[in-house]
Amino acid sequence: MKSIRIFDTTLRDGMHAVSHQMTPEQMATIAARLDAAGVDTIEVGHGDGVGGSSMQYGFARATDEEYFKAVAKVLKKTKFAVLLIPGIGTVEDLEVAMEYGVNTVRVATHVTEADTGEQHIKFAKQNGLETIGFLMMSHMATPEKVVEQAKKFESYGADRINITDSAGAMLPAEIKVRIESVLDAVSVPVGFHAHNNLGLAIGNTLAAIEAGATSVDGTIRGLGAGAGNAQLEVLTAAMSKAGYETGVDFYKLMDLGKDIIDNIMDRPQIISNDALAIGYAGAYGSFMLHSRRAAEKFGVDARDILLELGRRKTVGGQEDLIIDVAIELAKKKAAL
Ligand SMILES: CC[C@H](O)CC(=O)C(=O)O
Ligand SMILES: [Mn+2]
Repeated sequence: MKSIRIFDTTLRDGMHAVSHQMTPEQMATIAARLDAAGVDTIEVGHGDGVGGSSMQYGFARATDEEYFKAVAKVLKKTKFAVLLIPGIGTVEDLEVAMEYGVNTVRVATHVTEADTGEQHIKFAKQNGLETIGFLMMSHMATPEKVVEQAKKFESYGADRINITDSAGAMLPAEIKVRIESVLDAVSVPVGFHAHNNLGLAIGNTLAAIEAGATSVDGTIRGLGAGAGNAQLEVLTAAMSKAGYETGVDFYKLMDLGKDIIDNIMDRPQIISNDALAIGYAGAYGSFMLHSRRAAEKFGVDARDILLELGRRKTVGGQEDLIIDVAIELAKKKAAL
């Protein structure tokens, strides 16, 4: 049986879906149950990673340190990870995380900008952390470009490369070619992170595994940016049927969904019209709630904002453009 490593990102990507408002106590409860269910690694913190709590990305309910402290107390076997987007998070933020026992970092860059992660990867490696290069918005680059960027991560010392479908915009064949091409070119393992904007998160994740990915991400109830991530209890059940070993008790994941996650969700994690617009346009998953708010404020359709953001090939960190686009659309509407 092929063994696949599970990364749960409920306590990081899931934060986008609740406007980063989980409490440290909720995080501790969820982390303890993920640990008891046998999840290999959990990623914790603001949706935009360490240092993300800000006016631009949304203030979290608590500080990074408060979340790390709460989660560190309950973990027994599960590895403790953070996401670091260079420019949002810094090496200093990572040092703080390490004080609380964080032992894995995923350094996340736009798919064409792996070089912005060089110092962070080197720092993490020098300090004994497992270090993963996480290529966001992988649909925006050709397989050749993805390979070039993955090789850069590997040259800085990354232990693993993650292909990330941030916008939930890719079809299974697009995932497969990227993963196979990267695996042909690097000697480190490859993982995959899905979003469900086109309803393909589980299928795409299975396609990624078939293409050779040995780690996959998911969240309980699919809680995450846009239409959410691959729903972990569903994914692990499907993986079990497909003959993959995850080490996870998916009954325990289902119970966690029913007992805790259902009660903290702001809204059902469905493929809403706005989420579908993200997948269709290839816009950034975490732009959804920001676009909804801007649409309401300026009296325009959030889907139009998201389609325009996709057309402009906007990337994470350009949240301020959402307002610009909303104002432009409102002006055009007024001129009609
Ligand atoms: C804003 C960071 C983003 O949520 C990272 C991630 O999970 C993705 O690109 O899908
Ligand atoms: Mn994500």
